[in-house]
Amino acid sequence: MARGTRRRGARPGGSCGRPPGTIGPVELLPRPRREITPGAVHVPDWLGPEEQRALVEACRGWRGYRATRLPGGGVMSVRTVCLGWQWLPYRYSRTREDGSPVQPFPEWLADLGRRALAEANGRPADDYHPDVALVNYYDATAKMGMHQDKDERSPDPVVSLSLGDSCVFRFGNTEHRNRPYTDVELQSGDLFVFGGPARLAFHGVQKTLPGTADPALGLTGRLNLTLRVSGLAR
Ligand SMILES: O=C(O)CCC(=O)C(=O)O
Ligand SMILES: [Fe+2]
Repeated sequence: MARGTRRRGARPGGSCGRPPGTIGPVELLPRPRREITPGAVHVPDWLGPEEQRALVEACRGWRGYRATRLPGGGVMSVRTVCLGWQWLPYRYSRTREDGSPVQPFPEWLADLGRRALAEANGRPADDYHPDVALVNYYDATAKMGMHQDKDERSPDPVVSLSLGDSCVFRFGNTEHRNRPYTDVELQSGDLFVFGGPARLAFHGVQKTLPGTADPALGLTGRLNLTLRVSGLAR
């Protein structure tokens, strides 16, 4: 069976008490690539199992996942590590909150970002040079409120890669946090790109779907990487 035609963890044929050999309608639902709004593209199953595993390993290697404190006194429920530049709400800094240096943004990740953007846009993306990544870890209860990614000074697209548990990703409009929006299930290996007229759209993670990750990935919870172009000079 081709990748993406059934849910992670679902057995081909005969789960949920159905007779062997029958496949439930949920497992058969195809997940086609889809433009959610102009400039926002969801590409299901873009990363295969091996690439997902390698990216999870890379995420394990980065040190210092922390819950970000917001100026209003709140603390985010996701734990984040930044590469290239440190995102401090609401700006980018060369150093982390404790003054320590930010881990470098690796060239292989920029290459992956160019490949991702080329896939989403259907044309080469050689002029895309992401220099920031926010790597977010979601445990079973973490979520992220509706927000815009607007601390970058470049209009270049955001490339988002998801690993592990699925989530309900809400993608909205550029005006406000409310409707119209579309809820998209992001699964492990999915690519989501937002650029052009969708670059400043509000978006957020309503919830994760604990236990939906393929156990073979060896990840409890969800990781999301967003690659961005800071527009800042080093
Ligand atoms: O986890 C996600 O899918 C989205 C993350 C996000 O919006 C962000 O880091 O700004
Ligand atoms: Fe965001």
